[in-house]
Amino acid sequence: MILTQLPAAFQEAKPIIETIEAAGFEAYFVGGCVRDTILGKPLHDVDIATSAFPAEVKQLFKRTVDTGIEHGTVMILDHGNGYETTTFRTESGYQDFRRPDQVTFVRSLKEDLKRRDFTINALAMTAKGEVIDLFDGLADLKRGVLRAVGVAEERFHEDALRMMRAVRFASQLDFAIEPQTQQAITDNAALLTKIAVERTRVEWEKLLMGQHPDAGLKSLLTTGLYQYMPMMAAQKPMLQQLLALPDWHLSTIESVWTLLSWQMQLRDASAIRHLLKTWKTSNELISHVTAAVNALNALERSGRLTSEENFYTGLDALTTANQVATILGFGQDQAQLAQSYASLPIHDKHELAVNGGDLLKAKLVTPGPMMGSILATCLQAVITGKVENQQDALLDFARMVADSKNH
Ligand SMILES: Nc1ccn([C@@H]2O[C@H](COP(=O)(O)OP(=O)(O)OP(=O)(O)O)[C@@H](O)[C@H]2O)c(=O)n1
Ligand SMILES: [Mg+2]
Repeated sequence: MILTQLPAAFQEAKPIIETIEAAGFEAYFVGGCVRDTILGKPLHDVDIATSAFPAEVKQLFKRTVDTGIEHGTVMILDHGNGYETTTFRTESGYQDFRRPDQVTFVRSLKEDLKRRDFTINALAMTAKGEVIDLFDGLADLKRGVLRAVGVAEERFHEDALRMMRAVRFASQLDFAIEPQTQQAITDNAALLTKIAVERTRVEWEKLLMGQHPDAGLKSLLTTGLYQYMPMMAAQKPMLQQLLALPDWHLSTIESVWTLLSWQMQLRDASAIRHLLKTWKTSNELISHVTAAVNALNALERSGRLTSEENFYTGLDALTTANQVATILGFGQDQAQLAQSYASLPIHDKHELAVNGGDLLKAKLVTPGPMMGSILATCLQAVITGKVENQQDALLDFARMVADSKNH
């Protein structure tokens, strides 16, 4: 197979391969970029594999960065782009089911391709667009099949994360996992616990954001792999419920975790925090999801949000909540939701037209807890439209509040 219309990213990278070839070595595009091009999907990175050893690659280019030199990867910088270029290698050892004990650089493309995970990821392509297909990856791409290269169990022992990658690709590509590959996942699922949570998380998020999450979820359930994902062992009914939801699509990581929290019945801050801490997400994500789940609670309860709920949720988490609410069948019109948020008198407490200093100057309070309490009442009054966000009006209101608190 020769691909004639190569995407721009390949055109830009072509001179890199040609430079390596001119020095007497082999170099190819490899991995996901070849697979995605044949599928007509957009590319996110272009990876190059070469028979040149890292030191030889570095001699050929002016600007390189040692991004993973010990396993053969050098980044070549060219016209503002960076190309990860990895020397053909074989691996051995894998005592920890995560990474090889030893990497050996070799000069043979075939040796390099045969240690890769799936046939559709073991394709290589020359600078001219000729696809090199040593493991029948093209046929599998065409039929929509995920098949491990060689003996599936060996591939999963080399890196147990590949089992998660299989179910993730099933979701992204709507591919079926070939029976022997699926059996090997079923037999080795427990090895997933050897993998760093962060790596498993990335695959789980990609699965749920895929175009066919039902395909990925089905594979997770049939292989039992879900039992070895953090906090998922007892979640079979939850996963089945997800599967039963009519056609859904999640476009952000925030909505992934909001939907999961909701389906797992985790509705308060500490329960959500426990889930997300276990999965080692960022604190920012925890705040976002907590706000979005709060908004979902309100949407489910009353079909709308109060001004204060709008204010404290913020537009980003509101959007997340509404994406999830739509999947669950109680979504609102997004434009209307954004409009009611936009029409709030203020969007941040720092926009309040009085602050503590103003209250002191007007001799309404002395420093202390009373001041915070009065400011909070002012903020609430502005958000709910009771008082205009205007200093004089707020000082009058604050005086009234202070009086009532003093008596
Ligand atoms: N556990 C892994 C990870 C990667 N690879 C190989 O390295 C390539 C590049 O890996 P990566 O970029 O992580 O995955 P992609 O297949 O490119 O998928 P994505 O679209 O997510 O980048 C893969 O195609 C595959 O050949 C592998 O064999 N085993
Ligand atoms: Mg990739």
